[in-house]
Amino acid sequence: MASEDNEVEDHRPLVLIHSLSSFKLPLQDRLITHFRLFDSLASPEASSVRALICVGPTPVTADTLDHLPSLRLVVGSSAGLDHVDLAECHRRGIAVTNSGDAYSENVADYAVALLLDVLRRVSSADRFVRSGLWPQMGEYPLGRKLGGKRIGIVGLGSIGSEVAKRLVAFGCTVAYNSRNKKPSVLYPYYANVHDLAVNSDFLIVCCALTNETHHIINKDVLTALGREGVIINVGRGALVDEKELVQFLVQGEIGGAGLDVFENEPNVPKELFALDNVVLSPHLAVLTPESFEALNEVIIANLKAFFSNKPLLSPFQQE
Ligand SMILES: O=CC(=O)O
Repeated sequence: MASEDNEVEDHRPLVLIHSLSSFKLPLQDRLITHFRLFDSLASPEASSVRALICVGPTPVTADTLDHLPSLRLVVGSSAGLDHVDLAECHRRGIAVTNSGDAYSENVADYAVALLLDVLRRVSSADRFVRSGLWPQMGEYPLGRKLGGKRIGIVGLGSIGSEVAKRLVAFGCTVAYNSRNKKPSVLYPYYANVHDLAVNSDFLIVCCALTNETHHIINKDVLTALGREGVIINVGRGALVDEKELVQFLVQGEIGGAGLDVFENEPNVPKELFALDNVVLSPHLAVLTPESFEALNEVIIANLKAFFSNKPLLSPFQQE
């Protein structure tokens, strides 16, 4: 429809891109076909905007929300939403969505890659060859087989379920811990992580970080996992008591670790650098061009559903 001065009216809904300068939303340019974007809490549109895209770990606090009195939807671009004040959103009647299934297969692949790397010493063997030690030392220390081992999955959501599928295909058995037992899931359930650790060879941590799950992997859990145990963390650094984990690794009281996340990123405890049974990675398990494509679809689907009063595609759920 044309307005009086012959300009075409813009019917695209208004959406705020909420982002720290260091984070850019992948494929953001594609959103402008559907939405009118702006990116400052200080701009005049802030008072009327109803939906916000929260890019990466950009905090959404009560203070952020105070700038946005009409806000009714926060669309997270990440799987974990520990940077969003979920209680405050809930209190203000603001719905929150996350990346849904967009990243799950990528993260699960990466978790398995880290586990295989720790067990078979792939990164460490690569360093051995590159540093010219092969001709001098000959044999390289043996790794361990993955198949046949007992895997404990902490958080059987969309990522944890993909991890389980993959490890069953490797011939492992799977058990899990999550907030509640899932009636449709046949894997054994443990109501606490300690008992899961007692009954597992390796733990894969992929739950959301909340007040309840902060340091869910503590000294007792690490002790229960034991000297041959391996821990993989693709969730959030603070799910693991990092100081304890470092102590356990340095003293050989646990068999190894594969870590994509840390308590104080991008700072990694220096003690870990010398350990060949530890594989370190800079928080990139979710990142592939394919996951960006999938994320873009999830974001658009959530926003379109919201603006047409339909059910949201991926309302955030804690596992
Ligand atoms: O860590 C990445 C995410 O939560 O998406």
